[in-house]
Formats: sequence, C-alpha cells, structure tokens
Amino acid sequence: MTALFGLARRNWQISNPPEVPKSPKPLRFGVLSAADIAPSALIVPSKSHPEVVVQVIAARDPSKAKAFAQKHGIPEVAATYQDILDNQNIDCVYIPLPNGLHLKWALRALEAGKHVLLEKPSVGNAAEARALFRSPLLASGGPHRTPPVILEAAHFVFHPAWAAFMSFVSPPDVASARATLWVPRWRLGADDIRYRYELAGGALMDLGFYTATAIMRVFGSVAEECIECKTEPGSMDARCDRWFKARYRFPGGDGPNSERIGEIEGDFKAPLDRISPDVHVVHRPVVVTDDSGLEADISAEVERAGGAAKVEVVRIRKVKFTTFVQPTYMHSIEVDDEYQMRQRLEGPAAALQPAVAVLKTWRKSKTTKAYTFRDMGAEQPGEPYWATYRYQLEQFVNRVRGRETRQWFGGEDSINTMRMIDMAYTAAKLPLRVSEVDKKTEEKLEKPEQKSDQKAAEMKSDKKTELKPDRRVEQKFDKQFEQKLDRRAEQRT
Ligand SMILES: NC(=O)C1=CN([C@@H]2O[C@H](COP(=O)(O)OP(=O)(O)OC[C@H]3O[C@@H](n4cnc5c(N)ncnc54)[C@H](OP(=O)(O)O)[C@@H]3O)[C@@H](O)[C@H]2O)C=CC1
Ligand SMILES: O=C1OC[C@@H](O)[C@H](O)[C@H]1O
Repeated sequence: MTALFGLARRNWQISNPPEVPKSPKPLRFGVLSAADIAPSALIVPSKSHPEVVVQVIAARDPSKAKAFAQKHGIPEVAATYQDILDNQNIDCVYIPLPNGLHLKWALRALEAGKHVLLEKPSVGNAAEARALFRSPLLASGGPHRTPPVILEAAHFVFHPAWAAFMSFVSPPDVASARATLWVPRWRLGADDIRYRYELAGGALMDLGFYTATAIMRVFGSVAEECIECKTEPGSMDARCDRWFKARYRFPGGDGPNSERIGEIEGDFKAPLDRISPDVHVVHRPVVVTDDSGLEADISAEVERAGGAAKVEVVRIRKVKFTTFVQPTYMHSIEVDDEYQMRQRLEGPAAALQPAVAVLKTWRKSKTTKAYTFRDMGAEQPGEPYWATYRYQLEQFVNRVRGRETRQWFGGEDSINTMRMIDMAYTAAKLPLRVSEVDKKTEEKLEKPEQKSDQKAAEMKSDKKTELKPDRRVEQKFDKQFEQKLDRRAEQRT
C-alpha cells in the first residue's frame, strides 16, 4: 500500500514538481518551436531548477506560440526562431524541431553564441554529426565570450537508474546485449514528423538513437559493423522505416565462435504486450576471486581434488534493465549471477571442448532500482520525481556554469550514435537521412558515409571509439555503488 502511494505520488510530481525561487542571474532559455516534447523535456523540469528560466518561445505560427506561452507561463513570444537567437538576453536555446532541422538551427545558435540543448537524434547522419560536434565554433565560441556548450538530449543516461544499471555491467566482458524500444500503435499520427524522410524521420533515427546509445555504453565502444538490419516501411514513404531490427558486431571478440553481438529493435506501431523498453546484457564467464566465501570454497575443492587440480570459480552475469528510457515512472534492474566452480582439464582430457569440468554451480540474484543518487549512496542532487530530463538539465547547467558534470553525453558520443544509425541504414539498403542546411553550411559538409569500405577505413583510423574520461569516472562510481549494494544484500541475509 505504502509502495503504491509512493508510486502515485512520484508519478504525479513528475509533471507537477514543487516550484523553486529563481537565483538572481538564472540562465534564460529560448525554445525553438511549440513542440509536443518541450513541456516534458524542458518547461516542467525548469520549474524545480533555481538557475533556469524559460524566457521566450517562437513558433512558425505566432498565434500558436502565444497560446503555448500562455499555457506554460512563458513570459515572451518571439516572432521567429531567428529572433530568439538574436536576443542578447537569451543564454541557451532548446531545439525540439524535426530531426532534419536540428543541424541548421544548432549551427545558427552556436554562431549566435548560445548554449544548445538539442533534441535527439542530433542530426541526419554521421558526417553531419562530425560537422556539428567538431565545429570550430565549439572551441572558440566564435566572436562571443565563452565557448558554447552543446548537448544532444540523451536524457536517459543522466538518470541514476542508468548509473545503477551500469554498475552491474563490465563493458569489456559483455558477450551480448539487446535493447528494445516500442511506441504503442495508437500514439503517432499517420503524418507524424517521424514518418517523413525529408525531415530525417525513421524508427532507426528515433528509437534507434536510444537503443544504439544503450548498447554502445554497454559494450564500451561503437560497433565495428552492422551485420544485418531488417526494416519495415511506414505508410508515408518507403525510405522511412516504421520497424527495425539490427545486429552489430562489437570489437573485442575472440573469433567467429565468441563474437560480441549487440541487437537493437524498435517499432512505431507496437502491440500492447510490447511497451516496456528493456536492455538485456549477458557477460562471458569471468573468473572471480573476490566474492566473500569463494576463496574458501576454491581451497576446499582443490584439497578434495588432491591439491593438483586447477580449480577456479567463474561468474556468468545477466543483467536486465526494464524501462530504461523513462525510469522515473517505474523501473527495475535484475541481476542474475550464475557461478560455476570449474576444474581445468589437463593431459589428454584437455583436448576436449570445453577443456573444463564443472564441479558445482549456484546462483545469486537481486533486483534493485535507483530513483535518486542517494539511493546509490552517492552525494548528488536529485529527487524521486526528477524525470530523466530534470537530471539532464542539472548537468547541462553545471557544464554551462563551468562546474563539474558527473554524467555527460559528449559530442563524440553523438557522432558515434549517428555512425551506428548510418551503419544500420546502409545494411538495410536504405538511404541515409540528410538535413536541410543553408548554402553556406552545405559547402562545409563532407559527403555522408554510404559505402561500408569507407566506414571500415574510417573506423580503423578513428581513435574516438574508446571511452571518454567522463565514462571512466562513471564506471569507477558505478563500481562503488555495486560494492555498496552487495554489502547491503549481505547484511540482509
Ligand atoms: N527527448 C525525448 O524524450 C523526445 C524527443 N523528441 C525529439 O524532439 C523533436 C520533436 O519531436 P515532437 O515534439 O514529437 O514533434 P512535434 O511535431 O510536436 O514538434 C516539432 C515542432 O517543429 C516545428 N517545425 C518546424 N518546421 C517544421 C516542419 N517543416 N514540419 C513540421 N514541424 C516543423 C513545429 O513547430 P512550430 O511550433 O514552430 O509550428 C513543431 O511544433 C524530434 O527531434 C524528436 O526526436 C520527441 C519526443 C520525445
Ligand atoms: O524520444 C522519444 O522517446 C520515445 C518515443 O516514445 C518517441 O517516439 C521518441 O521521439
């Protein structure tokens, strides 16, 4: 009963957070368009952030902008998107335009010296992502004071549940992973922006952004290759996928029998039984020595086997994160560890496959969740009703203010996600999406990668696949959380 009350209260507060007084010099945001997502992703989260004021909105139709401003308590309406960029009182812009317009408006915003919170997927393809996220404007800040910050709204990676989930994942040891995301069949209209190729629509762009990002974090790198991608078209344009299923090979496998395979699937018209976005991870067997009690068991087995045998304990870990995209509403992280005490065979027996005899198996399972960083025993602001977007806003503001950011989604992350999406479209024999850009920008853009040999060459020379420093911090932090949970579980038993 108490749990149900807590759930109902949290879910109500997500959309109705307590409002806080604003600091003397808050960051003033402008919103480019009256998009459906703007209230959840910025306007509501801003209410509980003392340093954020949503100051101005513009829409193509001024009466729509006015009505939107009235409904959401936005004090100013600008006549055009450009007027927001030209407004010297505005520090940051939020861009929730259709995908195909992200590049143009993000570049214009950076040129105007604004910090940019950009909706996902960042742009149309990886070449465009490189043009945006490696733009000289980000290094210099152009003619303006400080270099601007740009963040693609990968909101789910900012939530503590993601950090909690990752604390159970060891990227180099991941053997396989699968991420899925569904949109219920009634949600999108037939003419939704997601079905329009000219606006860089497609399920891989939209749902593939989340699922590809999730498996990249799980494997700790971008994939080497998309082995296969199946799609089904939407009814508006055959180039715009409504459903996809893609399989990738990740680096670090040991040959054909132990490849590291990641799979993603998404559907804009999912049936009712497919509504929860999940990530499933399976690790390869890893020798463990540090779980309490295991050492003693190993010594006893060795003794029983006459002292000569090579005995070791391996752990095969499976982790399932349910509702990884919107964990604030409800989520669960299930960890299932199978332990095997193995004896490595020697002499002629070693020629057998596998060259080990399993002496004993046992399991340890636990289910956990984290709505705040406090739930993980970490000192970081947050409340159970903070949506992923609110956690994201916290870090965005920290970065703009020059403070430490504990979670981040960097430009190279955005580029790598677009590479994953490009690889999948290429494998599906569908054209890459191309953004609408100004003539000036078009000249600077390289051609999108279409050919797989071009991609392979690039991957070999691209050193950007390894983890960024931010991720290493996150993993250290994750490890501490895992140890803490283990201690708590031990105390309970
Ligand atoms: N982070 C998240 O959880 C989510 C992110 N998104 C992302 O946000 C973006 C917007 O999605 P969503 O809010 O669902 O979309 P909407 O269709 O509701 O909003 C898009 C806005 O773009 C404006 N627009 C400008 N030019 C065009 C054009 N040529 N055709 C259509 N619209 C145009 C319209 O603005 P105007 O008001 O000026 O008429 C419209 O309000 C997408 O990139 C999507 O991937 C979407 C949902 C969830
Ligand atoms: O970003 C999004 O969130 C999940 C989906 O429901 C939606 O289509 C998408 O745009």
